[in-house]
Amino acid sequence: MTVMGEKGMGSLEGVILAGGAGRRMGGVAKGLLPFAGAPLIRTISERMASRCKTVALVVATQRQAQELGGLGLPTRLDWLPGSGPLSALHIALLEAQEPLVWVSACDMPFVSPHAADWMAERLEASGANAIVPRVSGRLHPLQAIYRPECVLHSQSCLAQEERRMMALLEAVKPCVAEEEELRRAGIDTSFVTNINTPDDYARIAPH
Ligand SMILES: Nc1nc2c(ncn2[C@@H]2O[C@H](COP(=O)(O)OP(=O)(O)OP(=O)(O)O)[C@@H](O)[C@H]2O)c(=O)[nH]1
Repeated sequence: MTVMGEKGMGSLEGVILAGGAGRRMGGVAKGLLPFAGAPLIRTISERMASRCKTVALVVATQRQAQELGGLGLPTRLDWLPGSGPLSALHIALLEAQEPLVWVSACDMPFVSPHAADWMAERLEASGANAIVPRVSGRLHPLQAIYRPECVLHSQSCLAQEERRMMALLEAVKPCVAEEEELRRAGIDTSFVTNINTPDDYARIAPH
């Protein structure tokens, strides 16, 4: 099997969206929550780095850039500051250096290189411009892979003041990685699990 995202092949670039306000978590920077002995973003970035030439953060404000600066990752600012994940994805696509951009939210501790390999290969075979997993009936556009060409659609959504990730998906028409086929490929679908609330954190974080 050709592993499209294998380090060295230079096809995958990792991007972690980390500019959310984390209101449901009480306004803390979710990416800095301790998880398995390290800040969540470090856990995520290390997993992504096993497949990506670079892993960068996208944040909404200079203050967040400073707050997360200690992690030592290259950091970009949103296209339209604080306009949600679509504007963050837009700048990542606009500045992409590699043919595939692997996007993760900063609150997804089980991000999976195995899932990324599989989705990258499936995306290459499909001819689509993006691949998005669907687990428990829900699409997960913040744990997905996009071609930089999707920037035309993110640009057009933002120009129309459309900020929903689902609007982007409607325009991009991604290939969908269905739960069943992910499982058949031996992939643990917890890679789409995210942490929104203190209850989620208490349930998911290892004790
Ligand atoms: N760069 C950037 N990232 C964002 C923005 N809004 C949300 N995100 C990121 O997108 C992912 C999903 O965000 P949500 O959990 O839906 O929103 P949140 O603001 O983090 O949390 P809530 O305020 O509780 O909704 C997280 O990784 C966020 O950090 C934004 O405006 N800019």
